[in-house]
Amino acid sequence: MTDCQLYLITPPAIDNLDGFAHLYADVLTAGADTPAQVACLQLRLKDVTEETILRAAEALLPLCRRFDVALLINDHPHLARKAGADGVHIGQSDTPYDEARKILGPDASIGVTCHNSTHLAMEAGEAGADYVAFGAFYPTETKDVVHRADPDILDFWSRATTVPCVAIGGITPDNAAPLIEAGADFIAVSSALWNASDGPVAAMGRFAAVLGPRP
Ligand SMILES: Cc1ncc(COP(=O)(O)OP(=O)(O)O)c(N)n1
Ligand SMILES: Cc1ncsc1CCOP(=O)(O)O
Ligand SMILES: [Mg+2]
Repeated sequence: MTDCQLYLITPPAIDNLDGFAHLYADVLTAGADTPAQVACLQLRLKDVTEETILRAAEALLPLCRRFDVALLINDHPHLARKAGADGVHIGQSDTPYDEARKILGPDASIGVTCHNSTHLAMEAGEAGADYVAFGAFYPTETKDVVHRADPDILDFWSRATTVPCVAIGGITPDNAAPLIEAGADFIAVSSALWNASDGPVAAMGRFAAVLGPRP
C-alpha cells in the first residue's frame, strides 16, 4: 500500500491573490521533503467570474510547477484547459466525465466526486477517472454537504480496485488517522489548513506528523 498524500483545496474565495500566493509558497516550502509534501492543489473558487479563476490559476501554476504539485481546477474543464492546468475535479452535477475528457484530452487528470457510493465510484473508475473522491467524512463549514461517508468505504475501495481514492470533508490532523489507516490515497483538506488558528504553516507540521509512512 502506498502512503497517503496531501491534497489541498483552496478557500472558496481569495480576496488578496498576491497575499494568497505568498502564503501558498510558504505552505509548499513547509511541506517540501516531509510526509505532508503537497501532491495536488484544487483551485476551488465559488461564485466568481471565469476571469477571476483564470487569474488565480495563472498566479498559482508557477508555484505548483516549482514544487511538482498537480493543479486541478474545480468544476470547469474548459478553464482547466485554458489555464494549462493538469486537470479538473468534477462532481455528479458538473460536466459529465466523458465530456470533460474530450475537452481536456487523454493526459489530463480528472477526479470525480462519488459521495458515499461504490456504484458511482465503479462507474467513474470504469469510465477512466484518475481518482474517485468519497466524503464528507466529518462535519464541515466549507460546503453544505448532503452525503456523509464512513471510513469502511475507503477500506473496501482500496482492497477492491487500483483506482486512487481521495477522502474529503472536515479533515483535520486530529481526525485524519482512521481515513489514512482505511486506505485513503489522498486526504483533501481546506479549512483545517487555511483557517488554522496558528496559521497554515504550523498546520502543515501537524499534517506531516499524521501522514508518515503507513505500516
Ligand atoms: C477532492 C474533491 N472531492 C469532492 C469535491 C466536491 O465536488 P462537488 O460535489 O462538485 O462539489 P463542489 O466542490 O463543486 O462544491 C471536491 N471539490 N473535491
Ligand atoms: C468540497 C467538499 N466536498 C465535500 S466536503 C467539501 C469541503 C472540504 O473542505 P474542508 O476540508 O474545509 O471540510
Ligand atoms: Mg463541483
